Amino acid sequence: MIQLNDVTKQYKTSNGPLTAVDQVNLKIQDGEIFGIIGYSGAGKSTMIRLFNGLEKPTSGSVIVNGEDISKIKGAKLRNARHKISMVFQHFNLLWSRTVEDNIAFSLEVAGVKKEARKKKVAELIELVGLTGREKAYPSQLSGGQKQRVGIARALANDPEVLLCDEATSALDPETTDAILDLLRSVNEKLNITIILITHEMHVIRKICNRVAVMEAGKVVEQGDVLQVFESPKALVTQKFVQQVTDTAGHKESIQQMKEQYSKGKLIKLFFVGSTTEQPIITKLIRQFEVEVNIVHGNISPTKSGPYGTLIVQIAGSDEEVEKAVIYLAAEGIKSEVLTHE
Ligand SMILES: Nc1ncnc2c1ncn2[C@@H]1O[C@H](COP(=O)(O)OP(=O)(O)OP(=O)(O)O)[C@@H](O)[C@H]1O
Repeated sequence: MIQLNDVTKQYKTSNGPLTAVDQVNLKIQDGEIFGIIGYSGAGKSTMIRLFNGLEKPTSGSVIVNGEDISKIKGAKLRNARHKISMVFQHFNLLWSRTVEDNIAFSLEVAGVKKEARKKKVAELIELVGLTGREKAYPSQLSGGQKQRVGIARALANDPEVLLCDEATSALDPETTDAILDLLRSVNEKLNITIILITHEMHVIRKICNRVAVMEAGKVVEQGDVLQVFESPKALVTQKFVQQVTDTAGHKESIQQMKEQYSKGKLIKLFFVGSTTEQPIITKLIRQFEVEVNIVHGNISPTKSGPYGTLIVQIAGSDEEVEKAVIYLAAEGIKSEVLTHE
């Protein structure tokens, strides 16, 4: 387990002290995928450097597997660092070495014998899906393949924790998805804890169990991904959630829908977890004298169940429409009325 207790990190700057991480409390359980999201400058990179002991907190403690990483030294610190590995946004590969030699590098440094190295590298190449590319140089690889090398290299010394620093930010959306799938399978197969920092809610939605949202050095919100999606409290969290739920949420498209579907009520329904499996629209039509038109839908899976929004037009007499809206609330479906006659 990794625990941050009241951690503050200040940097000295020519304009005086700058607080990059501000009184943060976090607990990351073994085996989970924990996401830290925030805009540029929120303090994410500083957090990641606190986890692996590259930065020392100005106050508070960073406890990794029961040890205060900012207090231990020498062999103990090296040992603790060994268990925490890192994947970088820009891959940080050795350009003059082939795929297999990049992966073998940290094993060489650790003094692992040639035969054992070869075996380990072959296993890792298979795990990350690079079979056939062993002898290629980084310049001959696509971005996604480079990141696969980065992940294999990070796994070479059997770490317990993988820190991913914007690991997919340099990749296109399709490749991002493939790399996230790989991280998820690594987490499942090796039971490794993954902590990733990102500015993209899509990344959080796709693979994280829990998330912490950072703004100006503070963790302004944290919790299960589904719970945060369902009721984002901080304004910054609401903005992040909109990144993935509101493909139709731009003002213009809502305005367009309002004009196009001017009868009855235009309602946005939020589905979370098990509510997505209910035949709610069928029930509405059967029980009330209303017409329901699906205007826009966007349901996507998260690690703990589906999440999404559906925009529907409910038309009928005022009374029936009202009853339908009350029924939705009673069924636990959160809704937002976008327009009504
Ligand atoms: N070594 C340093 N010395 C002084 N200030 C720093 C240092 N490292 C980071 N900062 C400042 O601390 C704040 C948080 O930076 P940090 O890099 O942790 O944020 P971030 O969320 O990772 O943003 P980005 O994605 O842009 O790196 C910023 O105001 C940054 O300028």
